[in-house]
Amino acid sequence: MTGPMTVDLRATRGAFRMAAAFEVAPGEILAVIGPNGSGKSTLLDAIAGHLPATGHVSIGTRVLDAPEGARRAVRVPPAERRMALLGQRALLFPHLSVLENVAFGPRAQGVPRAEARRRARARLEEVGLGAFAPRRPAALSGGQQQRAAIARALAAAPEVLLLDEPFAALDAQTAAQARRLIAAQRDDAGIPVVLVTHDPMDALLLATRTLVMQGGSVVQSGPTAEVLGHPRSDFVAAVAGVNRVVVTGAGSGAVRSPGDLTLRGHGDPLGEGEHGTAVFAPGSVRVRAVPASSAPEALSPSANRWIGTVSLLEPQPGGIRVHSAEQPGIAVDCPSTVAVALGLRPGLPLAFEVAAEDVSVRADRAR
Ligand SMILES: Nc1ncnc2c1ncn2[C@@H]1O[C@H](COP(=O)(O)OP(=O)(O)OP(=O)(O)O)[C@@H](O)[C@H]1O
Repeated sequence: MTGPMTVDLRATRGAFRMAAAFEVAPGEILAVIGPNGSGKSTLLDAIAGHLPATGHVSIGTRVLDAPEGARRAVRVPPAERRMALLGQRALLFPHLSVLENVAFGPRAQGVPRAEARRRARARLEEVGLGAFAPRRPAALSGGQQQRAAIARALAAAPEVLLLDEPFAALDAQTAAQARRLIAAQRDDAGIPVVLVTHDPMDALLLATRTLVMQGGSVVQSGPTAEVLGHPRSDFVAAVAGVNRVVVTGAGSGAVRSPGDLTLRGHGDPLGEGEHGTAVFAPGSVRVRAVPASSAPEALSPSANRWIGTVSLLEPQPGGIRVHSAEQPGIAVDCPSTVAVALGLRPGLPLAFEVAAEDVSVRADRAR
C-alpha cells in the first residue's frame, strides 16, 4: 500500500505547453482522455521524470519533484521513482529472453536472481505467456510482446502505474485479459494508476474518475459517469457517444438551441437568456413516421419534439444512425426493426421525440 499520488506539473515540448494538477488515491484508476496532441503522453512522461518539468509530484510522503522555489529543490531520477510507465509499444530488451526481461526490474532492485526469476515466471503465467519465457521478444507477436511488457511492469512492484494506451495494440480477447490484470493490480497492490485511453469503455469500466485534456490543459475532471454523462466539449461528447447541444434558457424551465429546438430536461434550471448545454443519448430519441395526411398543427414542433427530413443514414450496431437536415448536429439511433418499418431513406420526413428525463441540462456557470 502506497499513499496518494499528488501531481501539479508544468512541462514544455518545443512550442507545446502542458499543465495539470490532480491527486490519485491508492487503489484508484484515473482515466485521462483528450484529442490527439492534447498532452496526455507529455503528462505521463513528466510524471515519470523523463521530461524536464516544474512543479510537484509526490507519492504519500515521498517527494519526487519539488520546484526550485521550494525549501529544497527535488528531482528524483526516473529509475528511482518506483513508477512503471507502460506505453503502446512494448519496448522489451531484444537481447534478453522474455523471462530475463520480466526479471529485470526485481533484479535492478536487488532481488536475488532465483527469486527474481520466480516472480517473473509467476507474472508471465498471469499474462498467459508461461511457455514463452525462454524466447527472445522478436519471436513473440505484437500482442504477446505487449503482455510481456505488462508482466515486466508489474514484476517491478511499482508504487504507481502509468499506462499510455496499453490496450490499443491488443486484440479484443487479449485486451480484456490485460484489463483484468490492471484491475487486479489496482485492487491487490492498492496503488494509484493513471490510464491514458481513447476508449470510453476503459474509463467507464476501470476508472472512478476521468480527466479531460485539451491543448495541454485540463478542461474537465470528475467522476467518470459525470464527465461522460455531461461532457463539456464536443470532443468528450463524441467519445461518450452523446448529443451535446448548446442551449439558452427560454423561460418556464425550458431551454432553446440555436437550431430552434425547445427542450425540457433535468439538472440545472437555466434562467432566461442564461447559457448552458443539454446532453442526451442518440438512442433515447424516439422516431415516428409523419402521416402524409397530418394537419399542419400536428407537425408544429413542441418541447422535446421536432420534425426533420432525413439527410444522412449511417449503419450502427443494431440499427441505423439518422441525421436530419433541420438538426444536423443531432444524431438519433433507430433500432433496425423500426428502421425497416419506417422505410428509412434520405428525404423522408420524421417526427422525433426525447423524454425530459433523458435530457441532462447544465448551466455554464456551474463549471
Ligand atoms: N519530442 C517532441 N518534441 C517537440 N514536440 C513534441 C514532442 N513530442 C510531442 N510533441 C508535441 O507535444 C504535443 C503533445 O503531444 P502528446 O504526445 O503529449 O499528445 P497526446 O495527447 O499524448 O497525443 P496522442 O493522443 O496522439 O498520443 C503535440 O503537439 C506534439 O506535437
